[in-house]
Amino acid sequence: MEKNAKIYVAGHRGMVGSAIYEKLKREGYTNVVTRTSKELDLRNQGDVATFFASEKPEYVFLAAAKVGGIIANNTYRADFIYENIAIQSNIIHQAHVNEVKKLLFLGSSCIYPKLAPQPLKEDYLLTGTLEHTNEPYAIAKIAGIKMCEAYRSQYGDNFISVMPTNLYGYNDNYHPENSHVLPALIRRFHEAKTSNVPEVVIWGTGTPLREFLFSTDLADACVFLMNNYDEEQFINIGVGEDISIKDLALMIKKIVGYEGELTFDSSKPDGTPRKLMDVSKLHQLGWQHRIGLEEGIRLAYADFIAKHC
Ligand SMILES: NC(=O)C1=CN([C@@H]2O[C@H](COP(=O)(O)OP(=O)(O)OC[C@H]3O[C@@H](n4cnc5c(N)ncnc54)[C@H](OP(=O)(O)O)[C@@H]3O)[C@@H](O)[C@H]2O)C=CC1
Ligand SMILES: C[C@H]1O[C@H](OP(=O)(O)OP(=O)(O)OC[C@H]2O[C@@H](n3cnc4c(=O)[nH]c(N)nc43)[C@H](O)[C@@H]2O)[C@@H](O)[C@@H](O)C1=O
Repeated sequence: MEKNAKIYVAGHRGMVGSAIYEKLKREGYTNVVTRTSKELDLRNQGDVATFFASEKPEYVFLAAAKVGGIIANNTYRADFIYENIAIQSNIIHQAHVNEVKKLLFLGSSCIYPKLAPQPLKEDYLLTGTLEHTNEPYAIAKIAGIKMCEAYRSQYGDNFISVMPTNLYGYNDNYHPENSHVLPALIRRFHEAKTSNVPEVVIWGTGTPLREFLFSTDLADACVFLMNNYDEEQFINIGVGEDISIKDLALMIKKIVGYEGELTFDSSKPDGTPRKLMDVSKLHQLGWQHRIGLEEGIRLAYADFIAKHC
């Protein structure tokens, strides 16, 4: 990307979009275009067409989506499949019509089969049954990958897809039910500490394994791949190490300084037993993450205190 190129960051107020936006500004990109969902509802085909025709962006980071944790995905199943397919179809198609030079689509590690071998290699896509709790979201994300591949194959469009592992960081969603595990537990331990609650409930059995990447590292990888990767094959983004939900909870408890007990609510879903990314392709291209989990949780906790307390 040239420093004065017109770059559209869709979803620039979200956790990922805001990190990409800040990274572009820091790197000296001077012409970044944004719209809030109030200004432009990306589900609306006509409005997206009008926006692309008038703004004519040259590069697009597609970080706008309906996003949430395991309960949100399982509860709002229709919204997750409809909104995501609508947003991504409108943007990808208009990027083609308006001759965008390059588009980066953000998928998710939930595209892989529930019981795929670990670590998850890119070619395990569509080799088995998906996890039920997030199947509608995963199907939408798989449709996004396949759209990028199809537009490349039929029209030669340079549309790439990246599959991030579970993310956390600045501007995360701290909703008590609809958020992902890491922000949910930061909030729950913090509130238990400040209100002297004797125990904190962790959903599920605590045994599932997850991998976590900090938002600014993800943004760094996205800008790196926008500048250095032009292939059809989508690419995993992660750290290559995982941790059980129980150990994650113990780490957050220590960082927050909560001294009560943990209990596990096995009436809540565990989801996929393990999601560990194979990041060898990304490492071969020369990109590695910088922020470790403990450091990242400290940064996220400070951001939570600054914005929500
Ligand atoms: N969070 C995670 O753990 C992971 C996220 N990802 C992917 O990264 C991407 C970004 O996720 P994340 O930053 O966490 O999500 P957020 O919920 O933090 O942000 C999503 C953004 O999308 C925008 N948006 C949603 N609906 C619409 C709409 N109808 N019209 C216009 N804009 C809309 C919102 O805009 P506004 O603020 O203006 O309302 C919001 O800023 C998604 O594709 C997600 O699937 C992948 C793996 C893990
Ligand atoms: C990014 C990814 O995110 C989702 O999939 P998930 O990995 O299952 O994400 P999660 O963060 O919600 O849960 C991880 C694990 O943690 C346990 N857990 C404990 N206590 C809480 C808790 O308080 N909140 C939440 N949310 N989970 C909790 C929970 O039971 C589960 O075992 C999908 O949106 C999917 O589509 C997707 O892409």
